[in-house]
This record gives sequence, C-alpha cells and structure tokens, in this order.
Amino acid sequence: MSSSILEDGFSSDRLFNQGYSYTYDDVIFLPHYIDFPTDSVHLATSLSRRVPLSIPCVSSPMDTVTEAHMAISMAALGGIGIIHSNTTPSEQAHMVKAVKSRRVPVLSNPVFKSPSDRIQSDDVFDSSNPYVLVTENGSPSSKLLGYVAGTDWAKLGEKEVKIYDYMVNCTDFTVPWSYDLGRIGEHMEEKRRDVVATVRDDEVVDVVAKEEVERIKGYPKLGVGTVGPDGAWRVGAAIGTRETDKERLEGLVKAGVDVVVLDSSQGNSIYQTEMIKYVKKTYSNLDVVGGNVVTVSQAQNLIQAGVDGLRVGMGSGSICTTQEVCAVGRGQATAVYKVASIASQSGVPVIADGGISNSGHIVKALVLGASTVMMGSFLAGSSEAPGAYEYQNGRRIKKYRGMGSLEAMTKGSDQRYLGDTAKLKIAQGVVGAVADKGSVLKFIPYTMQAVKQGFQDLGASSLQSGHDLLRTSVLRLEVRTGAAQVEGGVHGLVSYEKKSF
Ligand SMILES: NC(=O)C1=CN([C@@H]2O[C@H](COP(=O)(O)OP(=O)(O)OC[C@H]3O[C@@H](n4cnc5c(N)ncnc54)[C@H](O)[C@@H]3O)[C@@H](O)[C@H]2O)C=CC1
Ligand SMILES: O=c1[nH]c(=O)c2[nH+]cn([C@@H]3O[C@H](COP(=O)(O)O)[C@@H](O)[C@H]3O)c2[nH]1
Ligand SMILES: [K+]
Repeated sequence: MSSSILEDGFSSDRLFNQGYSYTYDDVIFLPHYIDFPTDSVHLATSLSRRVPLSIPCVSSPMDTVTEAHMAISMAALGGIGIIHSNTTPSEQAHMVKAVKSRRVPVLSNPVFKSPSDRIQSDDVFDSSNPYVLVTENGSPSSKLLGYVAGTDWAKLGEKEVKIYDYMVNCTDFTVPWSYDLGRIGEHMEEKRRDVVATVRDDEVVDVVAKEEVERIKGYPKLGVGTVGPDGAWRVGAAIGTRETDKERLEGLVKAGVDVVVLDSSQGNSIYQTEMIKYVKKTYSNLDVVGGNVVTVSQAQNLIQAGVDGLRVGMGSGSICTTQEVCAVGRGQATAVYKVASIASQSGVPVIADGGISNSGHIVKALVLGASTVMMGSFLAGSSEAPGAYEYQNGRRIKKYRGMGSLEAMTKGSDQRYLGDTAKLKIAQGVVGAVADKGSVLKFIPYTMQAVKQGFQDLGASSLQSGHDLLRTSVLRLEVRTGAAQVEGGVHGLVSYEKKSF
C-alpha cells in the first residue's frame, strides 16, 4: 500500500500554510488514542508570563461583560476577568479594589440607613439587595445595629414610621470578609440567621443572604481559585495607549491590579510598543498583555517590545464588524495557530480572543496553541455580567455590545475615536442581546468538563501535551466542507431540544 493511503489528515503545518483563513468551524481534529480517564486531564495554564490560572478562561474587557462581579466569579472559578476601561479611571480602579476586597463570589451594593430614617418606597430593595443595613448614623463605617428585610418592610401597614420601630436588632450577624461560603453557611445555621454582613476593618463589605449561599453551594464545587501573592483574587484591567492612559494605569496599580491588557484591535503600532516599554520600565513587576495581533510579524514586534502575553483575534468576535469595515483580520483558527507558533518560542502565552460559542471552539483554540480563551458573548448572558435582564419576544436576555459600537463609543471610549485626528466616527461593532445563561459558577465548570472530554479524545492530558501533539505533527487535522459542517451539527430532525447539561 502506498504511504499516502495510510496518511490520515494533515499536520497543522501543512493545513495552515495553504493560503486559506480558517476559523474554528472550518477545522476538525482527528481523534487519537485514549490511555487515561477524563478526570486526569488538567487544564492549568497561564494568562501571561507571571499569572498562573487553574482554568483557561478569561472574560473580555467589555462594558457588558466584565465589571467587579464577573471578575470575582472568574477568579473564584480559577480563571480571570479583565475590567473594561469604558469608564473613568477612578471608577475602573474602584472596580479593581472591589475584586480585591472580596473572598466569596458575591457582590452586593448594601444600602445603609440610621434608625431614625424612614423607608418610604421599595426602591432601596431589589433582587440583588433584599436587605437594608442599619448603622448608628447611617454611614457604612458607623456601628452596625441590625437590618431591615425587604419582605418585612413590604408587610408594614404604616410606612411612615421610623426604621427603629421595625428593624431587626442584632449584632451577631457579621462575619469576617475572609470567611468562605462554607463558614458563612455554618455561621447562619448556628445563629439562625437568614442574612449576614461580611466585615473588613470594621466596615461592611457585603450583605449575603441565605438563598445566595444555598444557590452557590448547589453549583459544582469551587477550587482554590486565582489568588495572587497579596492573598486576594487576581484581576486584570484594560487600558489604551494614549498619554492619559498612564495616569489611569497608575490608579490601577495603586488599586492592586495584577495584569494590564493594552486594548486595541491592531496592536502592532508605535503607540503600543511605546506603551509596553513604558509599563515595563515603570512597573517592572506588572505583567502586560499586548494585542490584538493575528500575524507572526505583528507578534514578533510586540514580543520584542517586551510583552508578557499576546491577545489574538481581529474581527472574529460575535459583535465585530472590523473585517467588513476595514477589510483586515484573519480567520481565528489560523490566527491562533500562527501567533502561538511564534510566541511559544519566546515562552509568551497566547489568549485566543473572540469567536468562542461552544466548548468545541475552546478545545480548538487551546490545542492550536493558545493558553487561554477570552470570551465576550459566551459570558454576557450570565447573571454575573453587568446590566439587568430584559425580555425580548418572551425571551429573557441581556444586552451585549461591541466596544467599537457607536453606543459604547459615545459612552466613554470616544476619546480614542474623536481624539485629536479623527473627526468622523465609524463603528466597528454592533449593539445586540444574548440569551440568559444563568450563573458562570454553574456553566463554566460544565464547559470545562466538556473541554476535558475533547482533550481526552485527542490523547492530550494537559494543554502542554496538546501543544506537543500539535508541534510533533502527531495531531492530525482536516478542513470540513460545508456539508461536513452541516453533518457535524444536529440535522434531519423535525424538531429537537438541545440541553447540554
Ligand atoms: N479584536 C477586534 O477585532 C476588535 C476589537 N475592538 C475593540 O474596540 C475597542 C477599540 O479598539 P480600537 O479602535 O482598535 O482602539 P485603539 O485605542 O487602539 O485605536 C483607536 C484609534 O486611536 C489611535 N491611537 C491609539 N493610541 C494613540 C496615541 N497614543 N496617539 C495617537 N493616536 C492613537 C489608533 O491608531 C486608532 O486610530 C477595544 O476595546 C477593542 O478591543 C474593536 C475593533 C476590532
Ligand atoms: O470588531 C470589533 N468591534 C467591537 O466593537 C468589539 N468589541 C469587542 N471586540 C472584540 O470581540 C471580543 C469578544 O468576542 P466574542 O463575543 O465573540 O467572544 C472582545 O474580546 C474584543 O476583542 C470587538 N471587535
Ligand atoms: K465578526
């Protein structure tokens, strides 16, 4: 038999050098040999040179994806969140501090009143804030005297009376901020309380209700999470490459940020290489991620400038219109493969940014050389993403928008577009909505389990072993025709229900 008959699939090198721009859906891996159970697959990785993670998940620096609650939850899961910069420097630094000052994946915005105040409308209570805390003078730092439950307030006949007359008087409902959920639950049991206030340096951090503790306990068990040398959750933040971003950066560093991401669609610019050098010179212990890039030569320039990580993707995001508007970009599978091939030679981890809509895309990104995936739309429908749920044609949805959409630009990032030279605004993104997906604390662990099954089918027990299989050409790939892609999905049924877990 001739050797070409026995040859199965292509090596990555051959597949990605044919002059086509392939995306995740275009390519498929051929299965290899399994000699270990799924649970033996380890997904520990790094975001950047000095930021280790236990799962390869990163939330996008977008104002409908990552603020403090998302970043806390991603860190609790073993990933990391990158706080967006479409806000004032002080508000962004405040969000970094909020992540650093929590231990459990909850974030409330407690309302404080004094005993002589009155609550006349139910505006102060909402689903994320069902309790009002009562302190001696109504400020967060004065002595805690008790609380008012929204449900109790609703039952009051006379709303004009002072809080003093109906509050729950108690001081045994505080716990140190460092308690984990297990200990918080035990405290509630012991004191027979439905609510506790977590306290740090005599100030209330959060109000935690029993239902919330029960809800989170019902999700897959959390590991140790992404904790930095300061003993707090690790968190990243996005900045731009303008002079004013140096001031923004200073505030973020003071707030304790662990890594900064230079947020640009085309990172190979003089603005970015100068910013990389500035960050490395001014804050030698801070990791800096450069990007976005999609080619070997773009990556080489940023590696030479000193980046600790590279963010890959141009126009591949679900809300992106860059390829349509500017005619530049690259299919995401090709981009990740090419950039990771060069970055691995310098030990620079790669973030595959954009275009992730299922666990298979994550397997593809990681096996093609990425160390992590950055996700926007995949996370935007979660309860941890900013914004409230709305209803659209009877479906529960959350708003999700591109940072280059007109709407996002006029909120804050217009400085970069309307800055010194460009007078006309051109959108490179859209405003849309995504379906409610529940909590990331639930669907990310299930997604990681699916990713592990993909790795097992390939005979890869870790990210490193996946990369080794790729680079030694043991991993075989093929391009899927249009019909093969249809066949690979659900087809030919009159109806079906898709439930993944
Ligand atoms: N990954 C992707 O495919 C894309 C992402 N986006 C997102 O949209 C947002 C905006 O991205 P960009 O427009 O690429 O932001 P950007 O800040 O890199 O660029 C905006 C404009 O400002 C210019 N500029 C930057 N620094 C400068 C300086 N120091 N002096 C003078 N001019 C300077 C740039 O050359 C560009 O014309 C980001 O959040 C980005 O992630 C937008 C488009 C595509
Ligand atoms: O062309 C673009 N116009 C935009 O307005 C925009 N906003 C975000 N991004 C990028 O998309 C990534 C998220 O993509 P996904 O929703 O597919 O995860 C993000 O992580 C970004 O890289 C944009 N790209
Ligand atoms: K796109």
